[in-house]
Amino acid sequence: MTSAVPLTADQVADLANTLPLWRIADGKAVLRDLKFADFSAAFDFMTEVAGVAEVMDHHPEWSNVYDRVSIRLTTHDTGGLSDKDIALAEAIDAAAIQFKGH
Ligand SMILES: C[C@H](O)[C@H](O)[C@H]1CNC2=NC(N)=NC(=O)C2=N1
Repeated sequence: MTSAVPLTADQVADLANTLPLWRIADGKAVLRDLKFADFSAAFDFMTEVAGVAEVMDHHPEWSNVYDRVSIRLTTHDTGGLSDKDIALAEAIDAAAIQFKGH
């Protein structure tokens, strides 16, 4: 398993450009809220992301209410943001397009 590499201060400062669809929480986590057509679309999205997370060995903190999914990404192993959070966020953005989340 490849270990997570913490983001540098410059990388954290540039997150608004790297991940424009995500909010930055205290420089320690990134957040995105998504809405789908219905519960089925939201759950299909989560199933897709769950598969990616397992392959990456990097997992979201998330919750689902009907057609909405709220996601928080951070790296517990390093106590902050890492390259794995960026990689997972980019995969989540692609899955959101696939399942028409916004
Ligand atoms: C042992 C295992 O690889 C680690 O606990 C992984 C699993 N998934 C993880 N997911 C997240 N979001 N952060 C981690 O630090 C992390 N660590």
